[in-house]
Amino acid sequence: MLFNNTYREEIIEAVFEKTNFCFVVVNEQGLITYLNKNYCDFIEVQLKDVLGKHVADVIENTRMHIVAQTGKEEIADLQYIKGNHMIANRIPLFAHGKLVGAVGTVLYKDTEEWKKMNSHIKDLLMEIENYQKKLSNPRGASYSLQDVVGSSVQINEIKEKIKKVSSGDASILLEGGSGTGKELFAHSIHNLSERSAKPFIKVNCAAIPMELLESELFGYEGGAFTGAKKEGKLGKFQLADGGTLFLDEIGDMPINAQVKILRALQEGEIEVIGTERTQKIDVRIISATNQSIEKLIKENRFREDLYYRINVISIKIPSLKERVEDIRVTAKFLLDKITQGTGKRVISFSDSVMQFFMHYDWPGNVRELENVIESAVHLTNTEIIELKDLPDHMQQSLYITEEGMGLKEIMANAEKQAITGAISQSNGDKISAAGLLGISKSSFYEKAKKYDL
Ligand SMILES: Nc1ncnc2c1ncn2[C@@H]1O[C@H](COP(=O)(O)OP(=O)(O)OP(=O)(O)O)[C@@H](O)[C@H]1O
Repeated sequence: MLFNNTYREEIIEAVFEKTNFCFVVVNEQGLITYLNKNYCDFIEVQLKDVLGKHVADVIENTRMHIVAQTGKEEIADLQYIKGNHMIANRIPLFAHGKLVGAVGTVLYKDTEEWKKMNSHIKDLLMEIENYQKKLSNPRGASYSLQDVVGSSVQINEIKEKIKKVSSGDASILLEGGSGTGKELFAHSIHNLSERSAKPFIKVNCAAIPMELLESELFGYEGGAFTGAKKEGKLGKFQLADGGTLFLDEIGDMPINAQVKILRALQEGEIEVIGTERTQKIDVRIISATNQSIEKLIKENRFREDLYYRINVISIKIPSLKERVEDIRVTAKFLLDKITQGTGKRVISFSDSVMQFFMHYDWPGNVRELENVIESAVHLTNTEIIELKDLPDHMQQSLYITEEGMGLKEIMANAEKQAITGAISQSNGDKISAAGLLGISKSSFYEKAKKYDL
């Protein structure tokens, strides 16, 4: 016995209710038998509403029910609750040698102090990730062909082509819609080439103001123009010397800069702004575009001679919609990548979400898929991403794309969405939500229970 019997009650009361900790106790079935006031306040529930409920229905990302089954304690596990990383301990409860449940604590609740510490941890994690990237590739091309997910015929053909053309200095033009992976492929080409130990420098031609583009590309001597740095500045061509220059969104390159780039490619030399001098430069050019350059040529917005220079080898990247067979594996890959970054435990997608993914148009391609999954990971309260976790703008497309599901399932999904929508419109007031839907209170409660809402 650790303390005097006389104060047992008081000590238990002080530890469970007066400290800053959150406590939860579950029985062997994972049903909540106790939740202290701190925890109730933190997750915004009333004790009377959650007693006897399954812990996974009440606490985000909990594993209490698992510990109550396995009997294996879990100490200092990072648990993501209410947008924060918490440190959770889960200890199995034995009585007379029999496993009867588990006790859990969350070491920090959402105090200002923890918020600061939490954001500090996030910053540190990001910093570590940055250093790791730099260490694995000091020159800036962090992806290689192994990072390209997909085994469709189109992706395999691109991978094969890249293996063939990476070595050598031929200019490559990557054409494809936004978010299809053009930059990823550009990195892969550089990493497979003899230039891999040299710099990979990216220029986003659409993001640099026209008047700065030339000095960004070719650099300038000190005092070359008003506002120029005293010591001058190296241009991207010089920075990429010996390596690869990636000209992203090349269709947005102004005509006067196009003339100079053409000269740099033809002569292998550049003219630094503010000097008469030329400088020898050895760079391989990879360009990317999501516009049709041929159309830009017809509109006199792109020089035909430059087009032939940059388009010695052309690689067309298909949209995600054109390679539906890659969607499942890409979604799973992205989910793992995102959960590793957030620390939140989300393991897969419901069948209807996967069905939806297969039928959706994906105008923003893999980047859009990545953003949708990231937002769903933040919104979901369970380990499985459900239709309701997808962003609002997608909810409208759901009905059209659910072919392949039985009518019953489609109707159930529609009903669940309508109820979720009504609850959120009425700010959680279930009686007015029932009113909005034009159904009785009891029928509303019955349906809400059916869908676990
Ligand atoms: N096949 C793929 N496998 C894995 N990840 C991919 C794939 N294609 C794209 N991605 C990921 O999708 C995101 C967008 O890709 P990327 O930036 O390369 O596209 P992009 O075509 O260059 O886009 P934009 O034209 O808008 O610049 C990145 O996070 C990238 O890693």
